Amino acid sequence: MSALGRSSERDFPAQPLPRWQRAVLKVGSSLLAGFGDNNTHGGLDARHAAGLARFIAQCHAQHREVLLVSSGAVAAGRARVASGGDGLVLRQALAALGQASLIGFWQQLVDRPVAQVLLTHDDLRNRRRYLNARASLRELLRLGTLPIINENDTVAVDELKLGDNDNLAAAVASLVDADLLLIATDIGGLYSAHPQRDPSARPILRAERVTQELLDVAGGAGALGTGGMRTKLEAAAKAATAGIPTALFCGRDAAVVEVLAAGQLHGTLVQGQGDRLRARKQWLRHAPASGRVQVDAGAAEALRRRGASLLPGGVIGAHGGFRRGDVIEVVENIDTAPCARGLAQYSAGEIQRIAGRHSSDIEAVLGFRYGEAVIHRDDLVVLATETAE
Ligand SMILES: Nc1ncnc2c1ncn2[C@@H]1O[C@H](COP(=O)(O)OP(=O)(O)O)[C@@H](O)[C@H]1O
Ligand SMILES: N[C@@H](CCC(=O)OP(=O)(O)O)C(=O)O
Repeated sequence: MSALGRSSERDFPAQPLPRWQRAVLKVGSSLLAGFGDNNTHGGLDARHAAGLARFIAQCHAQHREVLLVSSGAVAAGRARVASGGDGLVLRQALAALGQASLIGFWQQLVDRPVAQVLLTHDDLRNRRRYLNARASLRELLRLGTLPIINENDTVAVDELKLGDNDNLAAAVASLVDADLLLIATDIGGLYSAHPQRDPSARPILRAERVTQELLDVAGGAGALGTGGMRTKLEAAAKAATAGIPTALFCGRDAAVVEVLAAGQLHGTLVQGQGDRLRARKQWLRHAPASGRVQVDAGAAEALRRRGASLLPGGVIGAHGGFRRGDVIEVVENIDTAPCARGLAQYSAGEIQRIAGRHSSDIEAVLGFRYGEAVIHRDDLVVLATETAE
């Protein structure tokens, strides 16, 4: 039974989770903030987080990738100075005070190194910062770490006032091309009315899309959270437009969390619209190109046959003054039709300098490195054969 006297398992019978390989898991303050008894360490309580950490470990054992968006910094900060106030500046200071405890808290629960990533919505609007965040997060996954993302509350004035980690989690899901957004909260899922106020509220198991009608039934936050069900639905709507489905479930219910890794959801599933990868590849196919890279036959073959990333070793040269993040064409001969298109991870000038070199030399040559590829395979569409995509 949940704290609200409703049973998530009974209200939300199991349904299959969509197949996924990379997911963003959002954990709200309502699951982490101390519950006013002796189990609290630095304002955070592991009783629900431990089950979620086990779920993450199960996912890793299944060779799946998870990124965690965790709230709880303000709650942890509050415990350190025992302040009951609630102004914006105080919350920003509390977030700074509590963020280190929040990361330390998760590190004690998970079996691999955790990495702290603080983002603002501004970072995701600025194309260069967006690409940097994306490259860092991918690299953190490649290194086998658990990235833990939170909003950079101390500098995000508007974001802390208006924003919430639900929307941030949707933005991160789309940033890293996740194929599932999981939102763990303190209630079984979406109900047809505010469940604490209306005893006739019915569980909503599935939504094909987030309609205005659904947004209208989703109310505000509980005692500890920010935004309530409304921001969760807004987040689901954002994820859906990127083709990513969202699962809302009760992270307080051990039985619900236990079966999640086996692909069973007791909660609300909001479907993604269309095929995420296809939409992205379709865009790459037609977006105006800012330049070209010429590659050798081996690289062209690797792109075509293996759907590989384009590494600098196979690049012969770069043409056109394109910048990092621009769409470029990949050609084998400078006068022939392109064999692929994709997003450049490096500018034309930078590619010219690393062309023909091994990826491990990038840092020595440029003095920095955005990743091992000139075009990452997720950002690449092969034009000659459909099968390699
Ligand atoms: N229609 C609804 N269905 C379910 N929960 C709702 C609904 N409307 C409002 N809520 C509230 O949303 C809360 C979850 O959001 P929130 O308090 O922000 O938690 P979190 O910290 O997990 O983000 C629930 O506990 C419930 O009080
Ligand atoms: N960034 C803030 C949390 C903001 C937020 O959205 O909270 P919640 O609704 O509990 O996910 C913190 O770490 O306390």
